[in-house]
Amino acid sequence: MTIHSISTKRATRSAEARVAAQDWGALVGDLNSYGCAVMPALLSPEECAEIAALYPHEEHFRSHVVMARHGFGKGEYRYFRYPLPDLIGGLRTALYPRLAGVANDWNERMGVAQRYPADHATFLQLCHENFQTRPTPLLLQYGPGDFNCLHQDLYGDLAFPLQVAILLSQPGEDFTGGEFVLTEQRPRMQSRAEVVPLRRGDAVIFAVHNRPVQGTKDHYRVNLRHGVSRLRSGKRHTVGIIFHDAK
Ligand SMILES: O=C(O)CCC(=O)C(=O)O
Ligand SMILES: [Fe+2]
Repeated sequence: MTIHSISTKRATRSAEARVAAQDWGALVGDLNSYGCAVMPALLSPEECAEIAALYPHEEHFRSHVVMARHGFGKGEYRYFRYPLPDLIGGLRTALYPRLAGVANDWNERMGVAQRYPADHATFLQLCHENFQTRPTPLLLQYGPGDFNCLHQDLYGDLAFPLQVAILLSQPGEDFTGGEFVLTEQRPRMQSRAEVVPLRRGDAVIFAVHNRPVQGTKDHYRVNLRHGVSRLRSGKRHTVGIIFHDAK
């Protein structure tokens, strides 16, 4: 078998097919109940290793952020350049239509006027008209003692309300600690924390900033932040897929 036919065969498990194979009823249920949901085994261990191995190769990236320099935490990340690696670009395109339905439903329940088009290309056009033209998908790298402070990935006025992070390293083998965490600030109430258990290749879908919660009378709006707890040992890589582009 030639190298070409191997990669063609691998490409047949397309982003579209692996997104379609997820249990969307359960995912949407979890997003509505908790503001996050896990897609198990979205990437194979080999694919995780291949993406993590891109990190030192600067030609794939438009910028490099050392988190400690900005007070964002400790660790580093790089934003991909366009064109994105096939698998990451493919997942961004394939995931978007599933999530746009949730996003539009959330906005309706929160009384927010913005509606999102059904396909990602049309949404990116809106971003570009709004002068948000720079790609936001990123590759993150953490070592011992590193962490990612609670934050929201907003890069301009136009923001798609859901995003995805894929864990590329194996907890307990490649690293310890380094849990993905979410906090949810409820109006006039104490905050709720959620730790999302992930294995290598799993992806978490989560709310970028706001989501509706069903109250006793109507819906109220909660404010979410996400981050990563301190790595106790080892090395951890993740890829983040944000659907809006940046100013
Ligand atoms: O490393 C992580 O799990 C979180 C990365 C992150 O903040 C993101 O993808 O937006
Ligand atoms: Fe983030």
